[in-house]
Amino acid sequence: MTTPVLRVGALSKTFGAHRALDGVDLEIGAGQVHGLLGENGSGKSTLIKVLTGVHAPDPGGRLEVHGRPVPLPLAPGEFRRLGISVVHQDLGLLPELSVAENMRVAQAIAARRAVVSWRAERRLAGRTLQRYKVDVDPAAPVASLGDTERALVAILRAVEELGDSRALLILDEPTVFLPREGTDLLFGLVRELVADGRTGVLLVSHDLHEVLAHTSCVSVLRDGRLEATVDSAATTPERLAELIVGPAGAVAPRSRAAAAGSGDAAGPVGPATRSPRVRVRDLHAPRLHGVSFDVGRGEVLGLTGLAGSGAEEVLPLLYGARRARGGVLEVDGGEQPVPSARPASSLRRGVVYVPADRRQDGGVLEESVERNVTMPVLTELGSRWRLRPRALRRRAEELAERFDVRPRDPGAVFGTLSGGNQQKAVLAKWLQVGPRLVLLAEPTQGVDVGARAHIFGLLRAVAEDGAATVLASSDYEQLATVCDRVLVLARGRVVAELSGPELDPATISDRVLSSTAPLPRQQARTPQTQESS
Ligand SMILES: Nc1ncnc2c1ncn2[C@@H]1O[C@H](COP(=O)(O)OP(=O)(O)OP(=O)(O)O)[C@@H](O)[C@H]1O
Repeated sequence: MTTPVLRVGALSKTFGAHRALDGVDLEIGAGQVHGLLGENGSGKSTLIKVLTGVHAPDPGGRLEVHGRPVPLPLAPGEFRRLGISVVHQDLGLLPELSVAENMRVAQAIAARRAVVSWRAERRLAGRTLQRYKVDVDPAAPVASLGDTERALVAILRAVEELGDSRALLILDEPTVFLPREGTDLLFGLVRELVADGRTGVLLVSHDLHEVLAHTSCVSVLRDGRLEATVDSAATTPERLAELIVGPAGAVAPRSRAAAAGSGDAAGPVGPATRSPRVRVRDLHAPRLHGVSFDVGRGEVLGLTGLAGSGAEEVLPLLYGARRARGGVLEVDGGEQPVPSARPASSLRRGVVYVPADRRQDGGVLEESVERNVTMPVLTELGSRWRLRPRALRRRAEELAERFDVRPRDPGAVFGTLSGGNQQKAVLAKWLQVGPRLVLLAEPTQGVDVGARAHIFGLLRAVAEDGAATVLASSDYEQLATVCDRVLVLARGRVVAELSGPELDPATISDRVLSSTAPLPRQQARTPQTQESS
């Protein structure tokens, strides 16, 4: 057998009393795409942080790169010299710099030359783009690129950083912001990369189908321990789900129809024939051209579309986090022009918004979980002049329990929570206020398979309490599982409405992919959804 590009042995990492990694042994072969799965908080990011020198592991851990032992902890930046590089979910590109500058800046700095020849650097970047058949202009500013092109550039920048020692490229949930076709391009690039037979890829993801489709083997972490490493071709999503959450809690990904049949908590919220609680009329913004829809009491309405369709714009506009040009939002009969919406006035009207980017918009990283989750109810649980610390702590504990936020320590600093647990805490923060209209963007992005089902159950409970919910997502399976109706947007307009038997992931995907083709006007209109241009 060939020497693995990377091997770790007996790797542990303890934070205070908590063991985030517990004696992990892992091998990644040359030419291999190796999946890494695990529940939120199971230790995946901690492993990456040890491999990139952010965290010093506990004594006794071993690391080998291309068969050579490397002493731990790694010095700052040493991982790059070893031929390890990482693409994080947020991609870490500088939008105001060009593609070439982004791709070559690390090498330019490392070369310690007094003057950097950007012309030469651009040529090198262009060569790499060409070699991997990525059709992007090296001189273009990253800000001008679409999501898929940005992800491809981020991967190629990481490839440049691998240098000659080329060992391991770590992809940490790189596809969560990508449409389907972008994901295919990305994995095409990954296959090209490992075809050199000298590089391995570690792919971290919560998408079991994606992992099985694009890896040769998968390792699963549970509570910091390596649960198993399995051959991707010989396993199923159900088996992986079981390895991730354990046999008792396993929830295989399933469609809405299947869930409805079984009465599963992840099933549909209810029939779509409800009196409208919310009306949106003629919403206009630079990329939206007259979007209108109703949402019933207890209804979950999905919004989806390709990147740039406008589906991702609707929620922040309705909430007032971004400025609309026109439109009216009616909640329980009370009308408000959308351009005058502001977050504070939205909250007073019972409108809450859970954004997709929880790190940027969802919570205060330096504050405790308790501070974060009790923010919207400070006055309710105290008085104007006096906070009631015990009531706040009790509320935070209740929310952590109900929303399964781990660790169950309200005093924990929000930024130290794993990504998925941050997401659950942000949901807890907003869903506790008894909202009338819930605006949710990608609510299960970055959460594990068990937590995903748990969140679906919570959404159902909120809907059963009578809230109207609008869920913007590009996760078709999620839309099919949770929504009563789904609207497809293209070029800033609603072009289709799906309900009943059409609510399955394949049909939604078809409609979204065909949405770029011009539609006859009648087809673009639906009984409950009108558009005006
Ligand atoms: N700096 C830190 N201080 C204290 N605890 C931490 C710190 N970083 C991580 N942890 C804890 O270590 C555990 C593992 O977290 P980690 O971020 O590695 O999980 P993960 O598998 O990446 O989860 P996710 O899928 O949600 O991103 C969690 O319980 C987390 O709260």
